[in-house]
Amino acid sequence: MGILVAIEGLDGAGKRTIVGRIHDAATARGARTTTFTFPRYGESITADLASEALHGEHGDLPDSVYGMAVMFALDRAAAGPALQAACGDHDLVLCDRYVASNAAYSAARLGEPIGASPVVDWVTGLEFGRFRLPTPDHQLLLGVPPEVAMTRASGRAATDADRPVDHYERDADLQSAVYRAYSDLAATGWMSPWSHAADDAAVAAVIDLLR
Ligand SMILES: Nc1ncnc2c1ncn2[C@@H]1O[C@H](COP(=O)(O)OP(=O)(O)OP(=O)(O)O)[C@@H](O)[C@H]1O
Ligand SMILES: Cc1cn([C@H]2C[C@H](O)[C@@H](COP(=O)(O)O)O2)c(=O)[nH]c1=O
Repeated sequence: MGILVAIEGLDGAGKRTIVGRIHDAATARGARTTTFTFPRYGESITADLASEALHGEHGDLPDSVYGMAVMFALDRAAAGPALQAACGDHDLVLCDRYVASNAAYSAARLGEPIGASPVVDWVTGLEFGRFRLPTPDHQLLLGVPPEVAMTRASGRAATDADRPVDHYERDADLQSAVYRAYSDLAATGWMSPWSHAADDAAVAAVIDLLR
């Protein structure tokens, strides 16, 4: 059975970039490695509806914290069997965003503190309980602060017409609150041990798990 490692962080933090580096480093060490990216845009109707909502469609759906979280959770639920299978025949399964994204963004949007957050308890029960998603063996919070992540996200939007900033990415207060929520999830070891690191240290934190 391989290990499931979730990579978490803000919009534009560089998760995709770091996941690629971890994937390459693990593969070079001979570890059978695969990556899932959530939301699964283009593969999952609920992921696409959530994205459209974050770009101004579907009426008041984006205003609903629980509604948005259900869309993201249903996307992961549909990938559950593939995730379980991947853990069976790989040494390392990487998730670029996983259930902690729903916990951090939902708690931040509602202003609920980690440790006493009804929405985090609800996400936990829905996704790990009802949907039986596998619990991560480790979670990495990519330690890139909001100011840096927002600059990267807007830089990417300026050069890639397919990636305009969305409702969450435009909101500096939300990004700061999400970073605090993630930091508290990591500090309290929510659902697994966590690392909180950036750049080479982030890659090393995951590769060290393979030793
Ligand atoms: N270490 C880095 N230094 C500078 N720029 C970076 C770094 N890592 C990534 N970037 C750039 O920042 C932007 C966002 O990176 P990336 O797409 O990997 O982030 P992400 O966290 O996956 O974003 P999102 O969650 O919004 O999809 C990209 O333009 C990328 O080239
Ligand atoms: C998977 C997931 C994502 N979100 C949030 C995080 C982002 O702001 C958007 C879209 O994700 P992307 O990585 O920028 O494409 O949705 C969330 O709140 N809950 C989730 O489970």
